[in-house]
Amino acid sequence: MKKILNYIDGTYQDPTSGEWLDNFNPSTGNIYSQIAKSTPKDIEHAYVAAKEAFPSWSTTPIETRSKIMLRIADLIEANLDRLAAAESLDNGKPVSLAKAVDIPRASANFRFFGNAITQFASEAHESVGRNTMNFTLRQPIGVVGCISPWNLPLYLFTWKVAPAIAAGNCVVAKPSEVTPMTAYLLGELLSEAGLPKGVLNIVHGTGPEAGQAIVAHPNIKAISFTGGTTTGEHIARTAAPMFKKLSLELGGKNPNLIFADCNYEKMLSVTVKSSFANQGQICLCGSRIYVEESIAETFKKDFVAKVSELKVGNPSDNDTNLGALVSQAHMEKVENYIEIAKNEGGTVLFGGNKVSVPGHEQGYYLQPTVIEIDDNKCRIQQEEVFGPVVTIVSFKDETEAIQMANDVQYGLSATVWTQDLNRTMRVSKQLEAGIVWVNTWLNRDLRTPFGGVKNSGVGREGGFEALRFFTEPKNVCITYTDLPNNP
Ligand SMILES: NC(=O)C1=CN([C@@H]2O[C@H](COP(=O)(O)OP(=O)(O)OC[C@H]3O[C@@H](n4cnc5c(N)ncnc54)[C@H](O)[C@@H]3O)[C@@H](O)[C@H]2O)C=CC1
Ligand SMILES: O=C(O)/C=C/C=C(\O)C(=O)O
Repeated sequence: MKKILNYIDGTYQDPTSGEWLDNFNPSTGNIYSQIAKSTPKDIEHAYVAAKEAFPSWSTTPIETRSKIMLRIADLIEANLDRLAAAESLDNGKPVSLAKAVDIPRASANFRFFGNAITQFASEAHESVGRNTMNFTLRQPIGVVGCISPWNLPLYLFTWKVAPAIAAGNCVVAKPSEVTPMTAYLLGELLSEAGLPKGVLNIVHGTGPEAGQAIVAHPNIKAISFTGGTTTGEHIARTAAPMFKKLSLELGGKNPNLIFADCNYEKMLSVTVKSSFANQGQICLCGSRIYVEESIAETFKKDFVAKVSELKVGNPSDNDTNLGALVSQAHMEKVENYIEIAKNEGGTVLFGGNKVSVPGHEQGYYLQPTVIEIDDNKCRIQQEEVFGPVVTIVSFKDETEAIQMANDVQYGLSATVWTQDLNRTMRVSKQLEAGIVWVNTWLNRDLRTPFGGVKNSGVGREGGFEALRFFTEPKNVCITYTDLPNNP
């Protein structure tokens, strides 16, 4: 059976424990590969490789770093079909989605930060009248840790490691043990692109063992993490006493506010996507729909009609809209939330059941599920489900819509549908979210700050924000003396 090895110091290696984890294919429920079960010993090996690579990599000219990163981007593109098939097999998502979104974005992440680093600049402050000049160095931190989740495996893994290495750091990175395959395959491409050994080390294993060893390592000075809020809290507790830099991109319970004056047809088709893309397993999915009373009945009917057209099926079929959920445990969690919602008085307008896909009967398939609810305080409105489940609540006016949208512990993203510019401004300013999309969703420009407020995390990724995170500012203050006769 295929083995997923660690990539340390530029070579593939077995875990020192000699132990392996099973890797499941979510579309069939079968075990199809074995994952290195790394321990703190492997993390230490990766750390040492990174530490040794750091003096050379951090002083490698920016143009050279950039060229290598652009080569990695090209190689990901050249391997699009192979990587997309691997991502789909590992995660359960449709191959078509991996081909259109996940793998192109992984390539774009390297290309973007390979270019961005050539434009990154620091500041100078002249203390006028005091013969003093300050300039700020932006120095790489050293060895940093990147930990990524299973929902957008290569997409989010590269979103972290690309800015880290662009800025001159060396990295110990761990992809999710649920979806390690494409990060494993990336190792080959890093070597082929000429990335010096030790610059990016990819270690596999469980969160509590391998992930925890990265976070707890006293000399790994910054951690960039994307995943669940509970894990984020735990990471913050471990890292705080060591004063590590932390970027935490955590869960969301994102509102989708639909006003009666919106472009209805566009709103309808984008809302189907924002509810169910990637089986609803994107932290940015609009899992809480709030619709203005005057159009609520029409919206419910039209939305359910569109959702009922979505095909749940074999991820390899071109016409599949929703593939399998990532794991049996996750599917059970989502099913449990559907039951909770029913017990809380929710009405299932569509879905709610497992789907048996012919030839893949043991796979983890669920119908896209639409639930109408009127209590904004109940669990289905407050907790992150992270699956193909969306709720609908109606509102009477703008004030009530904003109040309900903000009445959760999360604050990642929000979507607003309206053609009124004044309302756009009022609502965007009041929403408690790191990202507001107006008349669009998941419309990404990689230069923009990306992250959340409240329990959705701390820090921002993207653009120069990410390069600032992965560097330490050091101010150098110089005074000079005037010649005696100068004024
Ligand atoms: N992007 C997001 O917002 C994501 C949210 N989630 C949410 O989190 C819930 C739980 O999913 P999980 O797979 O358990 O996510 P998780 O947060 O446990 O896993 C994310 C990553 O963190 C690692 N990890 C886990 N424990 C760790 C620790 N103590 N120290 C360091 N690293 C650790 C994992 O190995 C994985 O690489 C999901 O049901 C969903 O609600 C999950 C994945 C992504
Ligand atoms: O950077 C993006 O475009 C999307 C990021 C999505 C997540 O972080 C997530 O789903 O966890």
